[in-house]
Amino acid sequence: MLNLSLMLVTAAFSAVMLLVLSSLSRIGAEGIRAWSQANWMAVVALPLFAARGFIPDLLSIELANTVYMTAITMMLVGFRRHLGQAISGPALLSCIGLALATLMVFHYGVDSFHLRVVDMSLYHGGVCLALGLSVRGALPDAPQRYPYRFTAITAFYLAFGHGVRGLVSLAQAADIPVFFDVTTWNVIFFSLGTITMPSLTLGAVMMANAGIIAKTSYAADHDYLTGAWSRRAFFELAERERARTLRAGSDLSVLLFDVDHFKRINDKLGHAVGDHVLVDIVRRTEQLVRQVDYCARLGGEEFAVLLPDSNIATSIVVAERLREALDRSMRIPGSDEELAYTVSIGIACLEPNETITALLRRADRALYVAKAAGRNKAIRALATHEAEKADGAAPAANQALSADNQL
Ligand SMILES: Nc1nc2c(ncn2[C@@H]2O[C@H](COP(=O)(O)OP(=O)(O)OP(=O)(O)O)[C@@H](O)[C@H]2O)c(=O)[nH]1
Repeated sequence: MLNLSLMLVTAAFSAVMLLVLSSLSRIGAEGIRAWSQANWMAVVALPLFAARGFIPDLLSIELANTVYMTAITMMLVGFRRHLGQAISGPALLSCIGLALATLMVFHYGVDSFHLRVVDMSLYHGGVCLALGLSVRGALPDAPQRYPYRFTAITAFYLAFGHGVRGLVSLAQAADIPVFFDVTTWNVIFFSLGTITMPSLTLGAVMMANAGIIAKTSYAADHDYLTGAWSRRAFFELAERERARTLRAGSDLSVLLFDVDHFKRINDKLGHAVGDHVLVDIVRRTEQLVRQVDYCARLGGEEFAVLLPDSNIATSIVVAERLREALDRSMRIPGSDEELAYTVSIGIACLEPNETITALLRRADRALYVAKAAGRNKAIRALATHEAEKADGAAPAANQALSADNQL
């Protein structure tokens, strides 16, 4: 009676999981279809098991076990699809076929309930082990790691439980005395069997959610066209780096740069070629700067590179290297033609008590000077005290000071 209740409760659990999975399916995460099919199969199989004695054995033993084996296999298929891992349909079908043939031998040949349990425990334990190994082999970086760990550990526990269940059933089949009474074992093992699908589905839902969160936060933090950091992420990272710089008493610099005459490129060669230029800029910039530097697209054809632990002298060298690296022609995709473009760069190093907005404003002024000085130049921003002096001086002196900063 207890077993019957557990099975019906599990079928109800699977039905609830189906509702959760169907809400996720609209987002289109890989593997959801297979996970849903698995739970549908469990909903069908469990009442078949529960109807033992009321329906023919062929339905309550062979059919129920085949559907349940397919269900757990579909869970594995779902996880492997979700993780982009290969699946061999014929190999999985052969395993189900072999387990079913063995089941029939222990039903119509040697009629033994315990040996049938050994057979099914081996199958379910094997699938859980494969599932745990698949998930453990694809552990992502820290923020999304928990759902993967949860799923892998759950699968390993289930595999272990199925293994013990198989051994105990084997002992019972051989009439070796076991240390717990049969009813207790039965309750433990039935619980194990019935929590398998819901707990793995829970892991699947957690992993799918983690994937959705990772995708959404990537989209918020990165520019869709170039893959560079987005403007929003840049300001967040810059604030964090500023706080770290002030704490550590180190330096923080920024290079602000903009494509020269970009409108002409768009007008002459089309918007698509303009887009390729933007992608090319980010690719070359990321190749040139360190891993700890941040390359961001602030908007349109304006980019910034944040250089932690870099003083003005270092950032002038980096800016000049960047200007030179970008001043090389690129192949226009889909044609044999080459296209040359250049950038102008404004360089500024954080001053004590300066905000990120003020730092960028100084870099922007330097960029403006670089454009006015003929483009394809890297210009250092005036320090605040220099700018104040220049503001009070005659326009000619101001211009001369700017030209001095030209590289
Ligand atoms: N292809 C493409 N063009 C863009 C994108 N965002 C902005 N632009 C274009 O960038 C051009 C910017 O033009 P301007 O601000 O006049 O600057 P510019 O032609 O580069 O001139 P200078 O900066 O003075 O050298 C405009 O034609 C925009 O349409 C984009 O995502 N893709």
